[in-house]
Amino acid sequence: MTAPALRWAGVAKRFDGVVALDGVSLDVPAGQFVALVGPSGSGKSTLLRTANRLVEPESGRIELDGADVAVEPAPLLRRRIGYVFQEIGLFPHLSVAENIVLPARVAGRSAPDVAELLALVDLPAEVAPRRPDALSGGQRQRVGVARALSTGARLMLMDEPFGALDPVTRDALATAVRALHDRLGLTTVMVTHDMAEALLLADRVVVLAKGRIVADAAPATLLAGEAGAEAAALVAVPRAQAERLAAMARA
Ligand SMILES: Nc1ncnc2c1ncn2[C@@H]1O[C@H](COP(=O)(O)OP(=O)(O)OP(=O)(O)O)[C@@H](O)[C@H]1O
Repeated sequence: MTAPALRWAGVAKRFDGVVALDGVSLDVPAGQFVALVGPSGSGKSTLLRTANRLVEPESGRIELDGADVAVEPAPLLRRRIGYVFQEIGLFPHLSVAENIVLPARVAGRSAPDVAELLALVDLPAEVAPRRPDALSGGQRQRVGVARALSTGARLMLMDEPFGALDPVTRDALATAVRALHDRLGLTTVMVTHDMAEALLLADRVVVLAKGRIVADAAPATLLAGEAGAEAAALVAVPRAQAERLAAMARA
């Protein structure tokens, strides 16, 4: 059996005595798209950030492709892990192209093909010389995804990547990210507050509460109400909204 792409084993973390992660164990097989959901403060971002060592756990172990992530220098590790987050962190004084090649340049590697990366995220080559502030929010997020892919990373960590976007742009970009995941054979772990998005995009939805995993199931299982009370409560919201909209359409 091959090692899971990503494994958290008994990972715990406190901040000033506040428990953020309370012994989380989770195996993510290569190729899977996992959504991490749960209430605010449940530990989603902290869990994600222990994988690329933006947060160091106080106990437990995280493995990438079977190797402990704590062994390798963090900058080397991060070249193998794409990271996309809401604020995106593009450098405003650099062009789109310069932003995209930056991780490879910092790593001392040959520059990636910017046109090819832009095409992957459905952006026209014309945006390459522009500064980020000359793009829409959705376009900037696409540049963030292109940058995350620029070092050839096979693992994508996404923290509310579509959080700041309008619903139409959000839906389009989410669909594009899922298609990219499938096309490139990536492994993706995405934090989202949006249960409907999690159910529609992911192969598997992991629900956190108070630093623990309280549900871990396929979307259909969650929708069937077979993944426990916490998960059922989260699913109830998009379900009720869908039912109200359907009722309005019938009226
Ligand atoms: N750098 C930090 N310093 C102090 N406390 C932190 C820090 N990062 C997270 N925490 C605390 O750890 C807990 C988990 O936070 P985390 O950001 O992982 O939750 P989350 O589920 O991602 O929340 P949200 O959905 O609001 O983003 C919270 O109580 C939070 O206040």
